[in-house]
Amino acid sequence: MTPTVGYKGQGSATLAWPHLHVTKGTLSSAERPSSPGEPASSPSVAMATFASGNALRQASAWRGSRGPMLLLLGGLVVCVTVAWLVLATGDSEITETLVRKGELIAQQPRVYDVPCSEDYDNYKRYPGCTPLKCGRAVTDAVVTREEAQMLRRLAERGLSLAGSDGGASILDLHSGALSMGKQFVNIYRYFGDQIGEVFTSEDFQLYSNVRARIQAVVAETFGLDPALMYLTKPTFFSRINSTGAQTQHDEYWHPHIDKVTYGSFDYTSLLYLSDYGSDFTGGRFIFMDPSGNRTVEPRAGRVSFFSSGSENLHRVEQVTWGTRFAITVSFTCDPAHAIADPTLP
Ligand SMILES: O=C(O)CCC(=O)C(=O)O
Ligand SMILES: [Fe+2]
Repeated sequence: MTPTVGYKGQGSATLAWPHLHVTKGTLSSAERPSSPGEPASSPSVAMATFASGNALRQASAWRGSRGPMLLLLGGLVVCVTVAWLVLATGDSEITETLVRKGELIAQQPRVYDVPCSEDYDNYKRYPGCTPLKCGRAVTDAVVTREEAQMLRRLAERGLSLAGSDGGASILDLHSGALSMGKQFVNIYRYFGDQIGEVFTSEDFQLYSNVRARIQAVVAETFGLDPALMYLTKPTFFSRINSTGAQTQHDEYWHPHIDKVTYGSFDYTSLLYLSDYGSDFTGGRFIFMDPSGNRTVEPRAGRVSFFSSGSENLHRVEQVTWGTRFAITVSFTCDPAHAIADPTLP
C-alpha cells in the first residue's frame, strides 16, 4: 500500500540524517569538537559546542542542498520572467509600432498614408467625403486625459449595470444596447427611469462635444468637408478583459475590415480611455498590412482614426491582464446612414 511505503521511506530518510535525533546535546566523542581550555562538563559550553556543531552540520547540509535549491530558484525566476513577458507583450508579431503608449502626439496628428484599396470602385462616391486619399492617423491633442477619465467613468457606470459573461462588453448609448450575460438588453427599456440616476445630461454633452472635435480632426486630416460626413452606428463603448469568450460577441480579436463588418462606416475613429501597459496588457490595436503588423498602443485620450476600407484590415490583440476601455465613433458619407448624437430619453 502506498502510505506504508511512504512511511517506510520517511523512516529511512530519518536514519540518513542522524543529527536530527540528537535532541539533548549528547554528542559522541567523535562528534565532540576538541576545545582544550574549556571544561567539557560545563553545560553552557556543552550546549554552545553542541549548537555550533549542529550549526556546522546544518551549514554543510545546506551547502549540500544549495546546488539543487539554486537550480530551483533559477528555474522559478525563468518561469516568472517568461510569464511576465507573455503577459506584457501579448500574442502578436509586431513589425512596427506606429505610436507607443509613452509618446505624446501633442501637435498635429501623426499621419500614415496608405493607398486606397480597389473596393472603393464598387462603392457609391460622395464628393467631399468619400476618401480620395486613404490612411491612418493618431492624435493625443483632441481629447484630454481628464475628458477620457470622465468618459471612462461613464462607461464603468453603464457597464456595471450588466456586462458580458465573457471578456468583451459593449454599451451603445445611441441604441441603448448593453451586454448582459450572453446577450444584450436595451438599457433605456430595461432600466427605465432609473437610467437618469446612472447618466446625466452632462455625460451626453461631453460625448457630443468630443464627437464633434473628432469629426473635425478626421475631416481636416483627410481633406473632407465636415458638413458632408455624419456620425453613424454602431457607436459604442467597449470594455475588454482577459476572461475567456462565452459567445462569439466576446471574440473581439478577429481581423476585420470595418466597411465590411459595419457597412456604413467610411472613417473609423477609436478613442482610448485607458492605458496600455498600466491599466491592461495585450490589447494593442494592430493594422495587418501585407508587409507586416503595425500597432498603435492605446493611451487614455488618444484618438486613432483611419479610412474604413480594406486598406486598413485590423484586429485587437487579446487582453492578457487588466481592463481596456475604448469608444468606437465612426462616420459615414451616406446621409441615409447618419444618426444624431445620443441623448437621454
Ligand atoms: O478598440 C479598438 O482598438 C478597435 C475596435 C474595432 O476594431 C472596432 O470597433 O471595429
Ligand atoms: Fe474595427
